[in-house]
Amino acid sequence: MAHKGAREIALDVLNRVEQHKSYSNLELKHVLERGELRAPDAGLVTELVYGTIQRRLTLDEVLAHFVRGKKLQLWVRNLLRLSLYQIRYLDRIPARAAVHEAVEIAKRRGHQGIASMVNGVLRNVLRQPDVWERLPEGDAARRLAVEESHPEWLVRRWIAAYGEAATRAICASNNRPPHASVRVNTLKLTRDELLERLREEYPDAAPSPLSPHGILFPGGHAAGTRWFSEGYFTVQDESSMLVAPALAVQPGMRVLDACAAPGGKTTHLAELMQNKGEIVASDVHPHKRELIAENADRLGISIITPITSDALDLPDRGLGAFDRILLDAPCSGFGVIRRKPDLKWNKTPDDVAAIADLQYRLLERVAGMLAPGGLLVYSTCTIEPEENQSVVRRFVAEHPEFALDEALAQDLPEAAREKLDGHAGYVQVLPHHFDSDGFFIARLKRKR
Ligand SMILES: C[S@@+](CC[C@H](N)C(=O)[O-])C[C@H]1O[C@@H](n2cnc3c(N)ncnc32)[C@H](O)[C@@H]1O
Repeated sequence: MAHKGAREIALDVLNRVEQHKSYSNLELKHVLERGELRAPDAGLVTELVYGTIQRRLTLDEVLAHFVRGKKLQLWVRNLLRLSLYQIRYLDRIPARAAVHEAVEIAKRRGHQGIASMVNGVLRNVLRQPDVWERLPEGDAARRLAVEESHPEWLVRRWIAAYGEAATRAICASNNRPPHASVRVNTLKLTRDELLERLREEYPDAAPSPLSPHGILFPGGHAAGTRWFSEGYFTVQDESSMLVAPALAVQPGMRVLDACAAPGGKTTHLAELMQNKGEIVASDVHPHKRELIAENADRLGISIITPITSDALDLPDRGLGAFDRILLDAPCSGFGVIRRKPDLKWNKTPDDVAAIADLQYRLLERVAGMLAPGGLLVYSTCTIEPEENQSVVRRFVAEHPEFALDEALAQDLPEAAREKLDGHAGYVQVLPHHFDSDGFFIARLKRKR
């Protein structure tokens, strides 16, 4: 069998994601781990898969002009999407090359008729470049949805919550590639010391403007470096680095991390506690316990006890009271669309309502384990008010022994403090604020 090129492999991944409703990052990992691709091809496959999923609605809108009424097989539609993506968004690939490849793939997989149709559609698009600029019909939300390729229902919700300009900025930011960042392990060295070492090989490494523990790590596979193996850092998004400091931990405290795997924030807490005290790190999935343990080992942390439990059952496990509790809740993930573009297409308003309901129940259950005077941080990587502000506001309304803690501001870096809502008990970082993940962080205090 002929060796498959990057485009055909990308097409296989796109087809599988759609047929099996699977996650593109997992399907990609599968393909890349087979090790059949050279690094540049692996990069191209990744870009084609994420880009095509990212821009799906815009691509389909343009496609609709040229295939009016024709029923396309799934693989043919994906081949056309993939090719349009290259034509529109990848400057380094000449349009003619994209068309030629598509026609060859169509011949191999289908028959001459399909190849001619693919050729015709793509050449028509090339002949009418202004088709990309034609505004879709409809109101502002519909147009924004098509132009920035986001589901209309989501765009409508964001416009209601944040206004049109911010929504446009959120969507545009979601369409930009994420940048890599790492968090220094302060048990081993300072950020400046790590920066100095990294710059020997990565001269563009730079301090994060958002987190004092963060370093921007451009153009490299951070987890593949020797510094990672030696435990000098954790790969983590900059917004995510704001969560552990929001708990204002001290060495010697008892801390519960109720949804902990793979331990990104648990290990940050341990570093802030100077590896003194006790952290119970729980997650519902048994196989994830090992991930937390491995990360702790690699970083030289000894105070973390990983356990497996549904957070709803934690109060029944006789764990006692905690000085600090982190509930980094499962969520819709709409703050990390740039990393997982399928999320925006797969989730529905009902999913948001269901997860918000679970989040509230999780919060109610774990909050009961907080010692009087203690602090609880509720965080998510989403920007849906229903999963964020609504959850914590309802919680304090129904539990007068808890209050949103305005002193949170003191434990946020200056850049994040500027994004504090009128109410200082929580902060919603949006993806375009710092070109980092969208994150919500609320701090609750249990009255004495
Ligand atoms: C946002 S992730 C946590 C990320 C983690 N805090 C970190 O920084 O690395 C949410 C986690 O909650 C876990 N989870 C989902 N439902 C849960 C439940 N009912 N009880 C406990 N853990 C749950 C998932 O397995 C997932 O690992």
